[in-house]
Amino acid sequence: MIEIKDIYKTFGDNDVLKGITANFKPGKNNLIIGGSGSGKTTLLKCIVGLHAPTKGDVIFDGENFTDMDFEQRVPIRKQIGMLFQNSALFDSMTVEDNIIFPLNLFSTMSKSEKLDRANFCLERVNLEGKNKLFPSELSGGMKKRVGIARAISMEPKYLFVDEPNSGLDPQTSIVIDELISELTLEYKITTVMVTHDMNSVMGIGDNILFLYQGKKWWEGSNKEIAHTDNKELNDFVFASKFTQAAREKL
Ligand SMILES: Nc1ncnc2c1ncn2[C@@H]1O[C@H](COP(=O)(O)OP(=O)(O)OP(=O)(O)O)[C@@H](O)[C@H]1O
Repeated sequence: MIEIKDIYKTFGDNDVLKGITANFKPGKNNLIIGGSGSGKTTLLKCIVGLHAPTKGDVIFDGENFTDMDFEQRVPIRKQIGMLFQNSALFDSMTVEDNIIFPLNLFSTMSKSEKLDRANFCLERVNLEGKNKLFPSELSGGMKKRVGIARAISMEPKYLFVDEPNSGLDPQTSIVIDELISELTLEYKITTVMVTHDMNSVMGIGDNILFLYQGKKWWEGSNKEIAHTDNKELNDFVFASKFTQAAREKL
């Protein structure tokens, strides 16, 4: 489990996060939602250590990550898989080399073990045989799947995903969501995902945090979100007439 306790983050005079406390559960899709600029990515970066919180603690399975120095964080870092915006693949590397990259950095595997692992991960995301292609030869959805293959290459215990659906059509988005969700369940990963996509919220949102005005404004499941009377959350989730009409039928 990942616990965050009273997280604050301030940039200059901009108080972005104002005391966020939550538990992210293993084997679950924990989603962070909220309006543009509400601090979702900032929170994700505070959790993985890309930002130092101004105040507060991040605890990975009982170990306080915030208190650790760079060296002490390494064992936890090795258990973190990340898929950040635009897949962040290395354009000059093949698909296979992109997936092997974290293994070169963090594992003691032999060359053939790394190749076996890359092939396993590629198969798992339905891209078997695409080893030698370069990112420029892939569609947006394929790039995301390579990003996912790379994120799971180290068999992570924790998976952080920032807007995996950006730039994808609705059907491909659902394929990506389902893949993340399946892997989360299958490997009991604690997945924390920032999303704008309401299909993701409704489809895979086991545990959803809604950020508003720098605070955790609401927390609940995809079943609960449909029936909440939280005004700001309703205004956010059911923003269009179409979604309002759909809600009436839920
Ligand atoms: N490195 C930084 N330096 C200064 N301000 C920052 C930095 N990163 C984020 N911010 C500010 O923090 C606020 C929240 O940004 P963040 O990217 O976390 O929001 P978000 O909810 O993820 O937005 P979006 O949905 O548009 O991606 C914004 O006002 C942004 O300008």
